[in-house]
Amino acid sequence: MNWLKRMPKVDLHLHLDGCVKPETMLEWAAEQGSELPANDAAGLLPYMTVSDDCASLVDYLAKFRFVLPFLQNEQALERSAYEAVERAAEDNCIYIEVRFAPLLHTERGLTADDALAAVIRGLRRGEERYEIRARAIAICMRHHSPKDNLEVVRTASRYLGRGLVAVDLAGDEAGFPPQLFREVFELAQELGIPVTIHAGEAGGADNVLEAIDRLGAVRIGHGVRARENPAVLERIRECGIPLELCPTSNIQTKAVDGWEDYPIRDYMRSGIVVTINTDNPTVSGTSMTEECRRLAEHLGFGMADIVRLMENAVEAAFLDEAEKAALREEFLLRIAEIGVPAV
Ligand SMILES: O=c1[nH]cnc2c1ncn2[C@@H]1O[C@H](CO)[C@@H](O)[C@H]1O
Ligand SMILES: [Zn+2]
Repeated sequence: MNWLKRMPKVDLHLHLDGCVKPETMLEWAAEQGSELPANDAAGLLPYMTVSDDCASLVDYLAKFRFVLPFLQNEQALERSAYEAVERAAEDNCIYIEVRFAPLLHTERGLTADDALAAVIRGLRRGEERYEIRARAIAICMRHHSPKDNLEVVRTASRYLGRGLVAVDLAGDEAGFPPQLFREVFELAQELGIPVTIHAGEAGGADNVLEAIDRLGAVRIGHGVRARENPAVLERIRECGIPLELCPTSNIQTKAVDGWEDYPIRDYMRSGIVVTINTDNPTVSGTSMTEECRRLAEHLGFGMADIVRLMENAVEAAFLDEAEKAALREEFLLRIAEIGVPAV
């Protein structure tokens, strides 16, 4: 399965605070003189990664509380963005979109603008060092007020085309339905910022429909529960809206029952554009290679299937046409180098 590691990959759904390395946490704690529950990376990992008994999305989201106190200054944000790029490049990703919620990083005086600027600096530094492109997505959190989220969208608009490519909505989907965010994403649409929305993960198919019809989503994060309504699936197919599937994360949050139950094959067969992604490499204990390997192991995905998923991701990237053409060309070059045919 060495070809999986060498395959050029694209991760469109990757949370910054979900991929902090335990080694980095140890360094930050030492610098700040703060206590951690373990003194080495292996000991720390269980505090950062969900276990098999994770019961729900809310349970999964609780893991983020452990890292967020350390992501409250520009250096930490810049470094974690750089390391996200580094980690992806070492896994042979050629393009990533790194998402984070600026307002989760303003507990100690940073503004949303400072946070976004720091993350984009880190991504740029990673791009200079490695053969990879990296862009940012700003997240509005479901538990934040409309006023705060409008501010996130305004801040994002200042960085559109300057490192940022889209806005998103994340957090507790079951507790905060998408209807609450119409005004926020109306502004995003007015400002011309592409929108992706986490929907159909801890909520049903109606949330996916609302995300597309009212929030202006042109991509959907997860969407695994869209299958609960065939009419919604048909809508996704007809609009060509790519789904950012994150199989391991979806199994952990109990959005699906397990690999046997994972709808990716059905979606692909019915003509829906699907991509696979990591969501949170540290929290979910995964990587792009690992997601591909698990699809091969559990669902019999072969080389052509994986190439198709990556080609879908290249086409679904929030890049302008010239940048996308360059990415496409690079993808083809890289698969030719390792002797994998295009599909
Ligand atoms: O799969 C997910 N669904 C919903 N929210 C998520 C998911 N993964 C992470 N976050 C939320 O997004 C915030 C910013 O990155 C994280 O702190 C976490 O609360
Ligand atoms: Zn996510």
